[in-house]
Amino acid sequence: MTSGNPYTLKWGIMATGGIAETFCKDLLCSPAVRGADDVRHEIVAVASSSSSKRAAEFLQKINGAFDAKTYGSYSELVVDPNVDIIYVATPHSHHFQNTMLALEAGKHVLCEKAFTVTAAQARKLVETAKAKKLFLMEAVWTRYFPLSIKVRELITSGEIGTVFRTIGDLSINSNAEEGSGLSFADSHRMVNPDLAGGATLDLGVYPLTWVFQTLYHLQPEQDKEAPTVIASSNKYTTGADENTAIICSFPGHNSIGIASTTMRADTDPENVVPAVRIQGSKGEIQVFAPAYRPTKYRVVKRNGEAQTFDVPQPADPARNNWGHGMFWEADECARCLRDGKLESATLPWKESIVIMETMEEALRQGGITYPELITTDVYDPKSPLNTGNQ
Ligand SMILES: NC(=O)C1=CN([C@@H]2O[C@H](COP(=O)(O)OP(=O)(O)OC[C@H]3O[C@@H](n4cnc5c(N)ncnc54)[C@H](OP(=O)(O)O)[C@@H]3O)[C@@H](O)[C@H]2O)C=CC1
Ligand SMILES: O=C1OC[C@@H](O)[C@H](O)[C@H]1O
Repeated sequence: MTSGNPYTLKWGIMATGGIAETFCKDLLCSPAVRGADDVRHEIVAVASSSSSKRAAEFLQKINGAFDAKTYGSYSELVVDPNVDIIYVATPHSHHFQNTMLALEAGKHVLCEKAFTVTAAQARKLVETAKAKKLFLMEAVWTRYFPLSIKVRELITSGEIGTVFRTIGDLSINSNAEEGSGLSFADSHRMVNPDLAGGATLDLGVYPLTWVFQTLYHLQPEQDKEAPTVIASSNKYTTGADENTAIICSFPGHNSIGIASTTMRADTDPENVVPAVRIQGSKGEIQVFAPAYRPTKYRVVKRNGEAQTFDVPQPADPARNNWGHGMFWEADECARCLRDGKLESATLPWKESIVIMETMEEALRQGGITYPELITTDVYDPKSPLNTGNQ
């Protein structure tokens, strides 16, 4: 918090789909509503790979500034001199090429999850950001919630003793009303291998986030230990994974993480069973669904004493009571840039890479493969993933 002028971060939005809309509406919420007076956000440009008309319609939909620029290509957006940072909101398949496009143009980047399709792509993005002295962050918004920060503090302060195990699930019952298929069209990004579809990359990254932020992130820097991974998947008819279970062992720390995801069942249709359990020698912390946007946790002591805590998301009355929780990660970007940091300490580059390595290994064991166009780690500014000509 500060009483001086807030630091203003000027955003360029790459893509106009569902999450871009949600994120932008959060950017436009007043920071005061969440008690932030040190940073603020402006959306100065929006690009759609389909047309500038679509970008203009998007700007209207989010009730953005009338003078924001609207572009019909991603390549125009990344050279806009007024833009500080690009928010990459395309499907996972596109993240590597689109983020490279922005970094090569000298822009800082916040890239949606899953960071990339392969670990090599993640490493290349990090190398590029480092070489060009640019800020880069994977948009795992959940990590920046006050609830996540509190859970990490409780672990660090020894509230539940030594943590031995974290179990997390993010599952969404997406069965079609009729037949044995899922409700997504085969072309939808959730199940389409050409768009890096599948449960692991889209949903599994969240239970893994809980495994990592409780078991890996809090390990002391000098003995950070990446997990050994055992995983199994079932394939959907498209070839993408419809469910996956991942066991992450940290033998040097005597801890184990279990992350699961399926598109065939809900984590808990009644939301009475926790989505995440962080278990220690003196008790456990339970986090309630959905694992990506939790607003309730419970601390249960070994003697059975328990307390539940509600952590509602702030909403902006001046923006139709909007507030989704993505503004916390945007604030992190602003603070890092203000303070001259290239990476966020809450989700350092190395950790994003280890998470990508974990998912890559899980997918390998599950026999899930993706096409060369989206797995290559050779940057091509003219890739159809950058030009929109696929
Ligand atoms: N953090 C979170 O809570 C969430 C994150 N996500 C992540 O955000 C990303 C986008 O998801 P979402 O917004 O739901 O997806 P959408 O399908 O709604 O939007 C994706 C956008 O990407 C652009 N795009 C470019 N090429 C393609 C292509 N070949 N096929 C489809 N879209 C293309 C399009 O915008 P245009 O035409 O303007 O270029 C499109 O609108 C994913 O990586 C996903 O994992 C998604 C949901 C929630
Ligand atoms: O990030 C996400 O969180 C919510 C899910 O419904 C969505 O599929 C996923 O992309």
